[in-house]
Amino acid sequence: MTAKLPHLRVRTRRIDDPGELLRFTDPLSPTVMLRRGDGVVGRGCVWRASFSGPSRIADARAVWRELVAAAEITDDAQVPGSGLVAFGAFTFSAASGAASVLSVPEFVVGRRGGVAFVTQICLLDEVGRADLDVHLPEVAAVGADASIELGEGVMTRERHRTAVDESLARIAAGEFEKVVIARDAVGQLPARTDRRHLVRRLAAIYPETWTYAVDGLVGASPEMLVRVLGREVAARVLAGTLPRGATDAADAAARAALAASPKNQVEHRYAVESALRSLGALDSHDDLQSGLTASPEPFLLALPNVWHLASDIRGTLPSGASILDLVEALHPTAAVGGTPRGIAIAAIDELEPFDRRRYAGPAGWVSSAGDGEWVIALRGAEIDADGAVTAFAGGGIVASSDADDEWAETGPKLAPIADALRG
Ligand SMILES: C=C(O[C@H]1C=CC=C(C(=O)O)[C@@H]1O)C(=O)O
Repeated sequence: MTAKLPHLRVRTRRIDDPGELLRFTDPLSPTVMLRRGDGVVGRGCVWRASFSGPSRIADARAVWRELVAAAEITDDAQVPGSGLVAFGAFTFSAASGAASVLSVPEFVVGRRGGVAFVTQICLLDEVGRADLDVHLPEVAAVGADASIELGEGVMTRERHRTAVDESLARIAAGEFEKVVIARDAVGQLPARTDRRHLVRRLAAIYPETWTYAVDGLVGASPEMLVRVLGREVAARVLAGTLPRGATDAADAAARAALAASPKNQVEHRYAVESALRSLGALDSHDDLQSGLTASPEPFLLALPNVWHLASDIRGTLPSGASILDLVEALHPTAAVGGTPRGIAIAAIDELEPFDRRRYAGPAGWVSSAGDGEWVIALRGAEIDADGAVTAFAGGGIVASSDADDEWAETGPKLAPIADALRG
């Protein structure tokens, strides 16, 4: 593998605040991980690799380690996201026909804690001995916006009902305790649409979420699979949902109903337990397990479309581990897979009539310093180069679930991407 990997020259320098970061990314293929205006965006591509199968995350981790070891890095900013950075998106299923990717942009523009920076990356062979004159990428002119509607995908309401009922039968038979069943919605965006419009709308309407765009996968995820800043590990687990109410009274009632719902509390507990188990298993003797804490009770997270039960997990990165070790250990949590994990994933592959591709998989960035932020790719869509859109939304099925309620829950979960596509 080493022979084929390039030697990269990387230069990061601090810059005056450049304003909206999104402007600097590619209009047709934006690369973005932003929350409340801070984060990183990429432009161009100096290196890209794709991975597949059960070892896709482990393979990416091994390649990344080699790429970093061979790179020459000068980082004058020293904040999360500076230095060498790769963006990535991994498929939900090991059996997916879609590519899991890791790519290094030519430029990364970022802002964190009031410090703004630009990183320029090139192949060492191409620059020779000359020093890089690090500059901001040009802002591409604003391109066409579009307004499209999403329509029914292959998972029709009837097929969804059948899949949920079959899941309930298998839960009753003791095959598994929880499984997440999703549905798809499809549309067609004009190929030349400037996709920054879409990302901007997602960020404006859902400021509490992480707006992501990696290799055509775009959305606004409220769920942080795992973040490592320095040696601090953080994750936000969500599971348990009710749509927001139309009036203040209805909304307060929805909030109270979610907090008191045994069905949603059970669904949430499976997700938290699976995350704690995965992180704990990674560390047999080090400091992660001893320092691992989760919210004692889930809290109520308000998004414009839904209420969620949420728990935050905190820990310390075990020595020798990288964020991609944590991503591999955690994916998929029971918030998007089920319990027990292996049986639930097999059931998803069998009961859903589509390939989830990167929906519900990890999407994010990793830096040479070991920092990174990986969300679960929810509330979004795969948008192909020709503009074909496939959006997905799912819900956790436990013994007390109801097929009509589960279908109703997918509507508000599709709303972020559906509304952003409507313009
Ligand atoms: C699977 C999705 O959401 C997950 C995250 C939060 C709440 C969920 C739920 O209540 O079912 C899901 O576990 C989705 O948005 O497609």
